[in-house]
Amino acid sequence: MLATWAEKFRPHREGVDLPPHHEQCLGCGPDNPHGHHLQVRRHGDGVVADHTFDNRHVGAPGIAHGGAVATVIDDLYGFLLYLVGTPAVTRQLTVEYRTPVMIGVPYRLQAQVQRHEGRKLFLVASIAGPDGSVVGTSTAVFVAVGIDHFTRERQ
Ligand SMILES: CCCCCCCCCCCC(=O)SCCNC(=O)CCNC(=O)[C@H](O)C(C)(C)COP(=O)(O)OP(=O)(O)OC[C@H]1O[C@@H](n2cnc3c(N)ncnc32)[C@H](O)[C@@H]1OP(=O)(O)O
Repeated sequence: MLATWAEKFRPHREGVDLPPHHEQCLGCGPDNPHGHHLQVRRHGDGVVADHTFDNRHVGAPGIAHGGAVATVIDDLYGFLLYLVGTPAVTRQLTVEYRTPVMIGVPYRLQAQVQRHEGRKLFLVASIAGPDGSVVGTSTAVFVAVGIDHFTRERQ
């Protein structure tokens, strides 16, 4: 899995779907039955995804669970790493929920790198409804790690 993940750090053409982090990834893995199956493409220096939350991810009736929205945004940030060219992990994630994200409504999510400072990546994202109105915004700090981060034994 790590070898195939490393292969994903290469130039990707504008508008073409980016490869999932891995098959079982909660955000984008095609083989995870509980996942969001997020499909992401490069858009300039950033990434974009069109996504509709379904009833597996409901919180209040008809409204996407806030944690599900955060999951999708966190995973979207993970696609920026292909463009930046380094593995990194989420150290801090903030989400501002401006208005409810509705089940069954197509949203457009966008993310980009705001700035790079040593090992730290400062990232921003937004989620907009079909009329273009922004329903949520996010910031994140990712910290670059070596591939050994994913193989190291921990308790
Ligand atoms: C098969 C593969 C699939 C891979 C599949 C990947 C899929 C992507 C999915 C989405 C992403 C995720 O869910 S990732 C999973 C969730 N996240 C995690 O599990 C991460 C858990 N945390 C950690 O492992 C660790 O805290 C690290 C690696 C992030 C950082 O630890 P560290 O290496 O000891 O670094 P540390 O010195 O503490 O901090 C590094 C620098 O960041 C700064 N820093 C720390 N916090 C902040 C902050 N809130 N705002 C600003 N800056 C901060 C510090 O001051 C420091 O600055 P300076 O002194 O350097 O200036």
